[in-house]
Amino acid sequence: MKELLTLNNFSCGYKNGFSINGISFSLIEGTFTGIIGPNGSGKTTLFRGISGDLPVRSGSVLFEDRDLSLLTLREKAQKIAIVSQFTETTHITVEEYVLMGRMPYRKPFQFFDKAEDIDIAHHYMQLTNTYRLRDKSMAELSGGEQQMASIASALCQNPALLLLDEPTSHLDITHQVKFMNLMQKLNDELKLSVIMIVHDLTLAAEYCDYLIMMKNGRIHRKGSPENVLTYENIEHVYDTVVVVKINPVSGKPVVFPVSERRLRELNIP
Ligand SMILES: Nc1ncnc2c1ncn2[C@@H]1O[C@H](COP(=O)(O)OP(=O)(O)OP(=O)(O)O)[C@@H](O)[C@H]1O
Repeated sequence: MKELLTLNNFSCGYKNGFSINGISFSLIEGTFTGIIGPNGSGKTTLFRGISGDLPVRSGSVLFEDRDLSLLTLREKAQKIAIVSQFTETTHITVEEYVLMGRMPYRKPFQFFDKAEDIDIAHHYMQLTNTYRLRDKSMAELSGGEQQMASIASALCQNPALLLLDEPTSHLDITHQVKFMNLMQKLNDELKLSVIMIVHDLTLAAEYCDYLIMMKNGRIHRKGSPENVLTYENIEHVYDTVVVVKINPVSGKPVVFPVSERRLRELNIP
């Protein structure tokens, strides 16, 4: 099995501000990885470091054994697709927006979409249930629909690695599960590697093979959901009392919050 992405003692950050430091991990092709950690712990900063949006301060990011900073923009866009949190206000149609994902494959002076590009865009729109919205303006869609359209556009890049920044934040439980099942399907069938920032620890445990738990700009723990999502780790990183049980069907950890009132009633400090 091939190593897809390797970070060695990587650091990056903002001018005179927050930085992430000493980040090291290695992902095998086809891994479904979750990045977890409290607000402000550096998850998005890590994504911006991996994508090359923030310059490397020290260490390295290797993609298929090549220094990522040496790849051209076009090469990078054919390897890595990023879906960030956003509220799209552009007035282009969903179909036009999704087709923009084919840009890295356009030839110089190619002004029209090829039939092959349109077929690929329709395929991913159908998979993400956005085909029915194809003639609508992006600005008219709900937050969840926009998220699905941006995933369709990212998939059109035909990437080896998909970076998703809280993709389920606008989705209800049905759509969260549908979305995670779709990612799992793409991961199984296309061997698409996924790195996803997830706030819902139970969802992360259920779907991810590997978890990276951030605290104050550093990795606190990394490994399987069973090893990372212990109540000790969660309480330490999130400073919140939780109960962790095992899902009787999947065998994965499930994280339950406990209210302060209940803790007082039980005399738990
Ligand atoms: N453009 C920026 N310039 C300076 N500081 C920033 C910038 N963006 C984020 N930060 C700071 O970096 C820190 C880490 O932010 P980051 O977005 O990486 O956290 P996060 O773990 O993704 O948080 P959340 O779960 O709330 O999305 C925060 O303290 C934030 O204020």
